Amino acid sequence: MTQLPYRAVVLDIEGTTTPVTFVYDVLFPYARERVAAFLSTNLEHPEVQRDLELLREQAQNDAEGDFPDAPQIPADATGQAMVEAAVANIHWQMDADRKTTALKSLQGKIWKDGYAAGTLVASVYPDVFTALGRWSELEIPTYIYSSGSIPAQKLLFGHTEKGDLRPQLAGYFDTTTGPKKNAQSYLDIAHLIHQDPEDVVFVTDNLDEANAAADAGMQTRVALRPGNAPLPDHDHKTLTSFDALFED
Ligand SMILES: CSCCC(=O)C(=O)COP(=O)(O)O
Ligand SMILES: [Mg+2]
Repeated sequence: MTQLPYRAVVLDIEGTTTPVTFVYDVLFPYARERVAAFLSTNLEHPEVQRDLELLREQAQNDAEGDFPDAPQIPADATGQAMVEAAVANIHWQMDADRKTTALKSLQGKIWKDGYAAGTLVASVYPDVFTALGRWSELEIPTYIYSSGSIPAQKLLFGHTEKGDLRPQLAGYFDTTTGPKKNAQSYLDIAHLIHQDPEDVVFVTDNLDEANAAADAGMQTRVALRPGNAPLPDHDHKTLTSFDALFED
């Protein structure tokens, strides 16, 4: 059996398993265009109410912190007033490409219908598809850690151009475990998957995330994919294809 220098794999999505163009040109516009109608239809749903409460808290924290202009959601807003306030905040967050738990949770709910109808079909790099199969054969568990909510991650990998890839994934983590730029999140993930951080390789396109994972003791690879933002000099190993993860 091939001996690889890691026992488990943790993968970022955007810019790593999946082209940034799919996220920015397909998923985000889909959610943006439909958020008002989605909220109007589902306003009273308990899960939507929970997201809106989270959104209101986020907006308050933003206004008291680094974003004094963050659109607010008045505590007494109901009906159409609530929808309009929430949409203004969501559009503002999307313009700033925020990765907040509240925004990501709502986006995931909006994408659900698109995947179900076949309007959304997720793009995953061919070498990712191949690697997932090889790791399954080698019994190396593979996890996702993305800012996208866990339900959104499951939708994406459940509806790819190559079919349902979820059977090849061992689990999912999002920002409810912790921010992706904090080393503690990677320590927590290692603990939750019963691995020493040194035995885990984390692959991402984001240098701050790679630094946080390395600070936690994980092995790292920085994905260089077409369309990814250029990076300053760094000490992480890089890859242009997941094939490299079988060559170490
Ligand atoms: C499955 S969620 C779609 C992508 C997304 O919303 C996002 O924010 C991606 O962030 P990542 O941490 O995967 O770079
Ligand atoms: Mg990414």
